[in-house]
Amino acid sequence: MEASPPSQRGSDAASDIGNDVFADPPSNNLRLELDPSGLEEIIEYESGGFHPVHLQDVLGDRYRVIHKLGNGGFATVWLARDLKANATKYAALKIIRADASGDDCPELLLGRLQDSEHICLAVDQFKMDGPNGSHLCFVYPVLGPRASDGAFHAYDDLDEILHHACRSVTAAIASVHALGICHGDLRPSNILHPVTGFDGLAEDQVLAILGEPSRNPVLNRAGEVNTAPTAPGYLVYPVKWHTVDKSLFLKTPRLIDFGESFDVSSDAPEYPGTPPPYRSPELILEDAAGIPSDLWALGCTLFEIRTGRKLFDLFDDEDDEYLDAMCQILGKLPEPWWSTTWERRSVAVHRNYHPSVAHNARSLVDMLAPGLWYMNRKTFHKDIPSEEKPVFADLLGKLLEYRPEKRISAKEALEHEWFKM
Ligand SMILES: Nc1ncnc2c1ncn2[C@@H]1O[C@H](COP(=O)(O)OP(=O)(O)OP(=O)(O)O)[C@@H](O)[C@H]1O
Repeated sequence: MEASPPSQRGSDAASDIGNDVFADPPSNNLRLELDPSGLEEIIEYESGGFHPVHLQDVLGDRYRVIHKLGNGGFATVWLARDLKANATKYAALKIIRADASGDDCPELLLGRLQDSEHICLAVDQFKMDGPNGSHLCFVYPVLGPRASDGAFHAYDDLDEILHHACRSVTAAIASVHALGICHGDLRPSNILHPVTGFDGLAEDQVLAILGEPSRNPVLNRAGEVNTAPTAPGYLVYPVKWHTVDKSLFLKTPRLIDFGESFDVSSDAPEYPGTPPPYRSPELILEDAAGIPSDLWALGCTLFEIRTGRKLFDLFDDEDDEYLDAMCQILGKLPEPWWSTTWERRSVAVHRNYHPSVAHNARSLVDMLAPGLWYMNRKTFHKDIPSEEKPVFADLLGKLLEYRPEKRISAKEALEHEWFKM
């Protein structure tokens, strides 16, 4: 799920200080002492928001929290030891915000999916009451780095690994579609490689592998560590997977985050949460989420896994720039979209002259020309074989058809020649 604007519901700091026009934006009067990068927003710890968690808390009478795995707009995710398992076992605990924990929580749709090596299904769930409300908690297998993080870049068979990852994602989305479910938020950050080897280890051994969790103190207005029950005394930085032994990661990634999913026979969400680089034209222009918009996102996702780069990588991440970038690479939009977007399509400004950027690209083959680049930490580059480029571009083009009804299904995509190379 993409972060929604729940912080707008925060207690109003302006009312604390009268009619001061320079009042702070809505706030719960808390702040972080250290760098907030990679952490959930502190404003989300209030009634209806996140459940405050501290390391070593035991949740659901069963799960002891030992590290943080991540956070999103709707949940925080924790590594926990299952205290009731016969042997030492670990799980990922996804704690949903209180105001998203109703019976209509999309994550509950997971019950309809079959167990599969491509999809990460909850193994247990429970409800938990806390100072900010009642929270749904889903218990998942523990997964590791994102499929586009370059975890396997040093491997000789990297091309095959990426091919295999693309096949797994396509198979995952095909099985979701076969049940009449639209995922609604398909993108590389929701595709994770499983991590193995923790079960049977003591907690300190697991932490020796992952690194001790780092804390960022939560301070109140007086600059003291927060003790109010609605927020924790510190936030925890998530595990840094790039520091972990890569031999623990499995090569078949799994699809996560069904928080934007919906049954296609019912109404699609009013505000689909897919972020701009993965939004299909009908999603941008008509808010029309559905299986075809998943297929568009699949095209963008396969490109990103195979190349380490975003297909549409825009400076401002705005729909108008995105529409322009789309037209440059995929050609003119069909009518009426071409005429109705004439004025709003703003020309994307490329400020980056790095060799990983396909300047003046006018086709998907052009976009593949710079090859594979990972740049999040150490720069890594590898060419994509020239015989592969037109075949891959053909598959992408079939998923990135402007007209939703012309896109090939995920099942058909699996039969494409690129998956046989
Ligand atoms: N089973 C898991 N194992 C390990 N890490 C996980 C697992 N599930 C989620 N995470 C981590 O937690 C992050 C947030 O999870 P998720 O995307 O499911 O939550 P969300 O609130 O719906 O997020 P978003 O708003 O980003 O869509 C993920 O990006 C990932 O890094």
